[in-house]
Amino acid sequence: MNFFKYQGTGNDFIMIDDRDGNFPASDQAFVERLCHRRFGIGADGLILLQNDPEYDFRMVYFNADGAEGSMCGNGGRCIVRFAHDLGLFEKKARFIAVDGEHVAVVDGENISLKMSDVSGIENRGGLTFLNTGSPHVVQFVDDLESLDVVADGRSIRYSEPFQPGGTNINFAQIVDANTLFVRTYERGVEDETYSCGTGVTAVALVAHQQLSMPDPIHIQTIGGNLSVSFQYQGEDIFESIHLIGPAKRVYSGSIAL
Ligand SMILES: N[C@H](CCC[C@H](N)C(=O)O)C(=O)O
Repeated sequence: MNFFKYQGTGNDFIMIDDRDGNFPASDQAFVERLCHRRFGIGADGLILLQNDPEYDFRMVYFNADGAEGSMCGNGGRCIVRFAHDLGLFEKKARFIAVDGEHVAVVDGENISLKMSDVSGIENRGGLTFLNTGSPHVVQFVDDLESLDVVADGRSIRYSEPFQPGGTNINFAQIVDANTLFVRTYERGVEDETYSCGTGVTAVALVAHQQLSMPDPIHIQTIGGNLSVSFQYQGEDIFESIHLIGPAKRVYSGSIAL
């Protein structure tokens, strides 16, 4: 079985052309093994590109633990690059993912991905929580560099208000009037990743609502820079949300496991 490896701001994915539908998607242990950084290829997640009669393609995303996950923003940008590399569309793609329809545009090295509309930013157990396709807590901190993201993230991820599904946790520090630095603990990977697309989207929306930060908002992550643009409709409703940044093929190979 052939595979490709893609990364978007350091969030890395095994990408499989599954247009024939032969990948054993229900074999969670197999997906987990492929994503393992010692015994497998190594990745934050695995993504299948499948056929869909009404769209350019279908995206099926699995976390590194092998379970099918909710939406992945960086993975969404990577699969758009993959579909473009396969010649499935020229400039604008329309695809279906677990949270519904997405459109995306390729612009040189950047992919602009339209995210699902967001309604509702909650206070859950004293923490700011919202769903941008995946569930996210957003916390602003003063010294992000020295924060223990794994320890602090993990204690929130397994805490009572977010049971049973758990949540991803984003820590953000203000850099300037429209720039933030963000680090994310990702559930399903159960570690800090270099960048999380739905996570930085969540941070940008909260920064607008709570700190009046103007759109577009620029986000620095360990793996590179992203921008988030949106239209705020009032009452915690955000539309026309776009996640913009690079996504690249890293290598291709064949699976011997
Ligand atoms: N890295 C992904 C998020 C994956 C979400 C996943 N960790 C979960 O909620 O289970 C992103 O770029 O949006």
